[in-house]
Amino acid sequence: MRVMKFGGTSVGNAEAIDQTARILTEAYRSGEPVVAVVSAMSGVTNQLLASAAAAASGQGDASSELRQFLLDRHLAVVAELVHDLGRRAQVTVTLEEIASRCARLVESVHILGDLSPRAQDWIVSFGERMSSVLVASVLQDRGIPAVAVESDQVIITDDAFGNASPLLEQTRARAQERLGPLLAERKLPIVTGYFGATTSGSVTTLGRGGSDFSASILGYALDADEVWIWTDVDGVMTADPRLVPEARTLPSISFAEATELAYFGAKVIHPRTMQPAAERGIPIWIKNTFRPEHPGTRIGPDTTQDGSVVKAITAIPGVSVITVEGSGFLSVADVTARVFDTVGETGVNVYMIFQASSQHSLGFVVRQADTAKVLAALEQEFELDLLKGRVMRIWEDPNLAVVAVVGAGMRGTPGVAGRVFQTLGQNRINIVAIAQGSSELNISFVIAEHEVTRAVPAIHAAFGLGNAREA
Ligand SMILES: Nc1ncnc2c1ncn2[C@@H]1O[C@H](COP(=O)(O)OP(=O)(O)O)[C@@H](O)[C@H]1O
Ligand SMILES: N[C@@H](CC(=O)OP(=O)(O)O)C(=O)O
Repeated sequence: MRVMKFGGTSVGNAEAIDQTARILTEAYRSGEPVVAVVSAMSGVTNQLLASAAAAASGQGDASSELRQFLLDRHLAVVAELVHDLGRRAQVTVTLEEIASRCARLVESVHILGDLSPRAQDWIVSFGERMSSVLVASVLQDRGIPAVAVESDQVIITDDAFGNASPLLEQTRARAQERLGPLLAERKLPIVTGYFGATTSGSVTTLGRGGSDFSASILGYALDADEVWIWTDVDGVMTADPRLVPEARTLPSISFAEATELAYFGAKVIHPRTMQPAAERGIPIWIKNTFRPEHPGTRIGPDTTQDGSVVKAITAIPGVSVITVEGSGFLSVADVTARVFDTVGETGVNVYMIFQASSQHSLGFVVRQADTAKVLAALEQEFELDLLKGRVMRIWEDPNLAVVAVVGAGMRGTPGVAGRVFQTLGQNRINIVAIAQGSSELNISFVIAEHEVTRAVPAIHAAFGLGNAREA
């Protein structure tokens, strides 16, 4: 059996949903069991988050506007793609009910003036709840027995709201119990991506872009032969095509390379997607919804041995370096342990770490959106040390980007770092910091955010990644 995930752009409007429905119809008619996973229509998750935040901050009750926004987006597709009048009336009522439930939650947040991580996860899950009903209805209109399934009934997670982890064995039992009978009856389940629920039933999300992860969790749970991620590019490319137009599609990469690329900013796949699939050796294919004839990229246990040292260049814009500078009265080891314990407790992701031990200073990279939280926690932890001058300063350098050069072939190949830094030098791009002990799969460094548009294409060209090796 196959799990097929369709991202926000693949369900973003009537034209995209028509294409998604064609792909699913063909897959269903092939006779092989298929489970679909859908993301929210593009832009919907962002709107849900913005409305929830606005409601909590007391900027008026935007719940009825949100309800209207959700209905406008989804009913526009119903009008174009659901032709049977009875079905159209029925799906309209269902979508209205879901949008009203969401609006009531946002209204409660407004009344409380508080948005807990738990409430936020519940609210953002409504984008996928609506898109799965919509896609199922379009398929039913084409004679396919599709059934919308809400993933809080299927994927069981811990309670790390906003970035939950699946409890794989419990999910396996639940998925087989819920989805097995549907597949046995030759139904096509359209499962909501992005969220699950704790054992006690609280809705949890798997992190932004987490529908890819949902697909791989279900692949694991259902012993899928393959997981297909349908998106708006031909596959994993040598760089983000928005930054490097001559980027080419990689025919195959390893689970480890894909994880590294995703972790360092290749938005095409969520970094945690590879873990459940790799555990069972299930290949993941990245395919273009709008060009299904292109073979795409295969992510599997092995990589293509095409002799290339560097596979791809990625970037994470919008990061800051936070530096903690000690005076020498505290041992470096002590400061390091306290810094990372404190940051660890905030739950914020640290992308890179560097240390200049002679100056007793320690730097690390976090997303700019997380810096206020991290700085507040550090200032509290080091309050006394700052007062007594044992820690001299804690500060933030904003508007930076992490760039990573990734490829399994650089393991043991000398001169890769030299070529990267020489290229930056030739282009007069200043390097703010270099990661200590980069993994054997990547070399990562920090530059000014505005230099990304020059740095990534320059390194891409220096390694000849745009050459005609197109799959
Ligand atoms: N190395 C890369 N290869 C392919 N796409 C990339 C890469 N890096 C970034 N991207 C971006 O990822 C986008 C697809 O991810 P996303 O927008 O999350 O899709 P979806 O809505 O299908 O989940 C592409 O449009 C592309 O701009
Ligand atoms: N809708 C969620 C989950 C997701 O995976 O979306 P997409 O497949 O469009 O990246 C998000 O925006 O984060």
